[in-house]
Amino acid sequence: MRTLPKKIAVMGAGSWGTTFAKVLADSGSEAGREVMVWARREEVAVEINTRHTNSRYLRETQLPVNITSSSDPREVLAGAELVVLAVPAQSLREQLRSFRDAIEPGAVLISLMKGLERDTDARMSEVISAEIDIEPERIAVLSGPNLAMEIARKQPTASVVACSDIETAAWIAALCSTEYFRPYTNTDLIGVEIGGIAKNVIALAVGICDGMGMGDNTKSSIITRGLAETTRLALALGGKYETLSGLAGLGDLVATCSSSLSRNNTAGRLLGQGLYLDEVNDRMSQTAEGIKSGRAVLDLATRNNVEVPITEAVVMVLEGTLSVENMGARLLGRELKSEGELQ
Ligand SMILES: NC(=O)c1ccc[n+]([C@@H]2O[C@H](COP(=O)([O-])OP(=O)(O)OC[C@H]3O[C@@H](n4cnc5c(N)ncnc54)[C@H](O)[C@@H]3O)[C@@H](O)[C@H]2O)c1
Ligand SMILES: O=P(O)(O)OC[C@H](O)CO
Repeated sequence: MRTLPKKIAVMGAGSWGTTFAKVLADSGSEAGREVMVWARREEVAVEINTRHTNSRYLRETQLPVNITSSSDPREVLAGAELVVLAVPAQSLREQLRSFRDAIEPGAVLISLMKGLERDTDARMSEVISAEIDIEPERIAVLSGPNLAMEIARKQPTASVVACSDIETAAWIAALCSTEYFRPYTNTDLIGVEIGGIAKNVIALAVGICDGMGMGDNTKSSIITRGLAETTRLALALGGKYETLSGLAGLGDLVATCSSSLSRNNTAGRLLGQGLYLDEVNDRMSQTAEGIKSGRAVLDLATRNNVEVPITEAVVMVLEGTLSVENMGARLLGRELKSEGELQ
């Protein structure tokens, strides 16, 4: 069993990176733990170190004293036994190439990201194992109903740490357990990752319904059938049914689809109100992974002969081949089938 680390590196100073750094710092404050955050921009590192910031988000997060920051990845990674990856999914591969020489031998890497890489359709854990010389037991994933702002405000939240090695998952869970954050362990990396990726696309669909003024029946139908197609995809890839009915599946889907804090839900709402994708992207200051990952989810499902009609409709809207007005007719006009069919 690993001992508790003195230093943890968090690579990415966006909403979730800084908030999860706070969780780790709060969890390890009595043990004298140092949490160091890598910020891509030097001015963000300075804002974190001085706590002088115009960012409402960073002010609300109230970073504990044992968090520091640097824009130099070598400084951040030196001596860190746990490396937390919290950059946009499409940038992970490139970032790992700039980090890898500085990652300590034996360090455990955990992905906080909920995206699929475009063109390769790779999950983040697959990108990590392709880019870093690392055993599967040192790759983990964190996912669940984890809207960063709520956690920054210390509102009670549960989550899932997944790793093929249950002891490593338990080690990480112990490192991020606080009075407001409760991590469960799981060995089903595939199910946990697919739940987190697919729910962003389903949240776009629910947001579209919201933007078009649809009611709760419509949104509940999308959420439930969205879970059905996510479960089909996860099972086809080797994930477990129970994972998708847990926090990283149903839990995250419900949180993301029902919250105005969700960037994916917000982006969908803007599409439903009639904005073009370019206009939506211009309005989003943070990462809405579903916009970039939707096509990859659809391609992955198609290659595995899995039907994902809601994802397909969202991708068509994103790519401009289906209007939001015609989305409902397309989904409701499909051949009737039994609810219990998983394939
Ligand atoms: N915010 C949340 O509530 C939340 C919760 C759970 C999971 N996540 C996931 O965590 C990941 C990160 O999300 P976030 O909310 O922290 O995003 P964000 O947009 O707030 O921040 C992303 C960070 O990555 C940095 N970055 C590094 N390389 C980059 C590049 N090439 N292009 C753009 N930015 C780059 C940015 O500077 C920024 O600090 C996403 O996959 C998201 O789905 C977010
Ligand atoms: O803001 P979103 O849509 O990226 O969702 C944030 C988290 O993934 C919710 O669990």
